[in-house]
Amino acid sequence: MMERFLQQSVDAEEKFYKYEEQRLQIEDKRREAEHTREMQMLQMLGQMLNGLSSASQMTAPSRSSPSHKANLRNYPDSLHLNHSTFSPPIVLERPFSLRPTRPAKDMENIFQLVRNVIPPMTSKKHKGQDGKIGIIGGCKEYTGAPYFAAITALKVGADLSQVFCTKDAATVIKSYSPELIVHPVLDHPNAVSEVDKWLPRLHTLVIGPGMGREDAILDNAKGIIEKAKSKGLPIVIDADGLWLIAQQPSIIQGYQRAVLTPNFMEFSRLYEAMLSEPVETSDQHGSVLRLSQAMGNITIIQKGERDLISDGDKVLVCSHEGSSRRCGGQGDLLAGSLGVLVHWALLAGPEKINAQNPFLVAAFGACSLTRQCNHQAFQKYGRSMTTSDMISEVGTAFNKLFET
Ligand SMILES: NC(=O)C1=CN([C@@H]2O[C@H](COP(=O)(O)OP(=O)(O)OC[C@H]3O[C@@H](n4cnc5c(N)ncnc54)[C@H](OP(=O)(O)O)[C@@H]3O)[C@@H](O)[C@H]2O)[C@@H](O)CC1
Ligand SMILES: Nc1ncnc2c1ncn2[C@@H]1O[C@H](COP(=O)(O)OP(=O)(O)OP(=O)(O)O)[C@@H](O)[C@H]1O
Repeated sequence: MMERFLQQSVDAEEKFYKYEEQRLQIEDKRREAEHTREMQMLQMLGQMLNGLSSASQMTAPSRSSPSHKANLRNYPDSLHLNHSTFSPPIVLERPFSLRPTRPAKDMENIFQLVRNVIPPMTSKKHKGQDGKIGIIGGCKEYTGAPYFAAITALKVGADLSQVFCTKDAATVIKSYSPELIVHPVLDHPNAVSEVDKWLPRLHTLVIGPGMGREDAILDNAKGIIEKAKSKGLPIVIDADGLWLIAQQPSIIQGYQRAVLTPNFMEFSRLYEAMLSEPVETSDQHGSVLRLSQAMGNITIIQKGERDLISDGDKVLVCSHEGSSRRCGGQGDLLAGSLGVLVHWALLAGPEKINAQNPFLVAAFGACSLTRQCNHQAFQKYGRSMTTSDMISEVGTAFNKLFET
């Protein structure tokens, strides 16, 4: 009797997944057709505008070329951001140039793009579809940072969050939360292959929170980045991951599926390593733009009083209201939320984000969310606010910004 029941359950489950696969194939085809239609319209629009204006820089988008179709991880076109072949439609670029002089409307435009990439919640989905995020970090000294990043990823809406840390840190991190999957492998002699086994099951890697700066661990992180790059995995690099990049920029230079999230100190280190001169503090926009270009158009978020985001082409400014409270761990919250939003922005495809750079859209979403959490928590706790208080606000902050 029990066996029959179990068999029936297995059959039902198989049927469900078969049905789900067919449904997803149909949905893929529909999106593909929609995308092609939109690209044709954009091309027509570009031609019309070219006819109307003598401005030679108004080029029609070239993103529908077949080379963009072959992608590494079954994301839509937006994954392949080779700036040498990608000429974004300047007509659509304006709403992205967030400068202090044109705030409100532009802000709304980019918020709308973030809203567009949020995946719908339906009963047809299975665990994992809304995001599986890996955090590389956590050592004896720093167990809070990887926890903050990993739990934020879950609270933003990822289904699974896995931490790859040193042996010392693992039990401590597990004891903070039963929601996290924790692998004590980062100081293992075979750390790179231990993590590599999991990479095909992850959507984004966040590298650095609480990782520490021991040579052996940094070597392992380097090996993990190489593996992730070879699989086309999106990578967010923060904290000690940025220390590593400042020593050896070539590890990530030119990999446009990465986002770097430096604070002021980390930015200065990277800038000096890449441009061999101190940061020009009177020209922050120019500095972030130049660093991104020097890194091969990788998206960079320079965190601070205003978060500056650049892919070497554009500079976005996120000055959403936060607070003057600067407790440690806010950057970890940003990195965890960014891990999820990057995956969603890539998954959504170019039509949902007006063919703009998905990494910019994700970065703007994560910065706004971090600042909104800060603002809400500060309203409640004032000076005693901590990053844990901000994490408790993720759900309501997310709804307020993106789902109302
Ligand atoms: N609970 C945990 O487990 C947490 C663990 N964390 C983990 O700690 C690790 C090291 O990260 P980190 O940020 O302390 O290192 P780094 O960037 O070298 O800064 C060193 C010094 O630079 C300065 N400084 C910093 N920002 C500045 C600014 N905006 N403007 C100006 N100066 C600035 C400041 O110097 P000070 O003012 O103290 O002289 C600061 O002390 C890393 O793994 C991280 O993930 C954190 O995530 C927090 C929560
Ligand atoms: N001066 C500031 N005014 C307002 N908000 C700020 C300021 N500095 C930082 N923030 C906010 O805090 C976020 C994290 O930036 P921060 O410089 O604290 O990162 P971090 O040092 O890497 O953090 P962590 O403590 O996690 O290592 C920024 O994205 C921004 O939202």
